[in-house]
Amino acid sequence: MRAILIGFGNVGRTLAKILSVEKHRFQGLQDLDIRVVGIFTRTKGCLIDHEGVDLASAVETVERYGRFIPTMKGYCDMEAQEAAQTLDYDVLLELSTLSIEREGEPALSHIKAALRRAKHVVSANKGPLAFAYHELKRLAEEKNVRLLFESTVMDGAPVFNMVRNCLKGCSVVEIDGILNSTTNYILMRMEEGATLQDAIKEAQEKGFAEADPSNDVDGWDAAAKICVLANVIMGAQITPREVKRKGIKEVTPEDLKGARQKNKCIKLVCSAKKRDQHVEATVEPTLIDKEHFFATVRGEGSVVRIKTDLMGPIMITQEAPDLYDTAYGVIDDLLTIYRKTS
Ligand SMILES: NC(=O)C1=CN([C@@H]2O[C@H](COP(=O)(O)OP(=O)(O)OC[C@H]3O[C@@H](n4cnc5c(N)ncnc54)[C@H](OP(=O)(O)O)[C@@H]3O)[C@@H](O)[C@H]2O)C=CC1
Ligand SMILES: N[C@@H](CC=O)C(=O)O
Repeated sequence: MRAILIGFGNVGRTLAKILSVEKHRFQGLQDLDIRVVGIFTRTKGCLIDHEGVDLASAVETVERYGRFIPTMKGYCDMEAQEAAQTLDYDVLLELSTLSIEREGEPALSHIKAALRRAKHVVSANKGPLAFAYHELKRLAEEKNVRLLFESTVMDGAPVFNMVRNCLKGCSVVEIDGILNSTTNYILMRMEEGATLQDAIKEAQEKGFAEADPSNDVDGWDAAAKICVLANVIMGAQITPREVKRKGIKEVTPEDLKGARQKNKCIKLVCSAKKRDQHVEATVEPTLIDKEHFFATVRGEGSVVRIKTDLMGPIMITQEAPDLYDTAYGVIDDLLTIYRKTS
């Protein structure tokens, strides 16, 4: 299977390491035969090699020089959009930056270009799914290709896979959870005495903050995730702009201390509920009892609770995820396509 990678940041490089130098460590990946024929970035250059880009060297070079260098095999200058429209490949991996202001663009156009050419798509980028899921789904169905995006919400934890494969007879009526690692981590570190700015810096160093961390702090990443969930598993038609959203900027150390004195804590909770014919979604800092399960989700952990008409509620939780979990979500989708499973 020939793949092109759009984006070679934290997620792209971790994926590349797993598929190259670290592959021998993972028994379940031994049959996965993926040839990456192109890697595209915004400012670090791009590599095209129809025989397969040397992934180990691509990672090492970016980590050493901060970009690809002209002496590398396949070094070139091509925009991701042109690559999606013209290169020979089987699956496009969309791993570029979340964009709210541009409503998922340019990643949305990369995905549309691939689907129109009947190429499979795997996206870790939630923007295009949050803003245009139904259009993309129709396009994928028309072209008889897969559009998969497990890592858009809770990295590799099986949220979409679980609903698709295990809740076939159920209608989802409500979802809630803690879906943004960065803000959950910041709130924990502020409780421990760190400043907002120091906690953001730590989240950036750990690799889970967005390229623009205000997308985390202001609740946009969480809003995008609740939209992807609501649109995909509840059949909603909402975008992040319609989510009633409040970030954590106004949460003070005093608020956190006051909550603790009442045996509570503050979490950025996302929810989506069916109301007659539509779905209402919110993201807001919420006071939670220490006995509530959500209060036990510490640091960069996440949780989602899914209520259905017939079965449930079901909770999926993720403890201390890292970039391997996100890369795993992409790999799981690749395996679904590669092995032609559901
Ligand atoms: N990090 C995480 O824990 C998780 C991330 N995600 C999502 O995965 C995606 C990638 O995240 P992450 O790797 O951390 O992000 P980074 O900011 O580390 O990397 C983003 C990459 O996308 C590239 N890029 C941006 N715009 C374009 C463009 N127009 N054309 C080509 N390349 C482009 C950047 O290039 P350049 O460096 O040149 O700017 C960079 O290589 C994001 O959408 C994020 O929301 C999902 C789950 C978890
Ligand atoms: N910035 C996001 C990364 C994953 O989507 C987060 O903090 O959860």
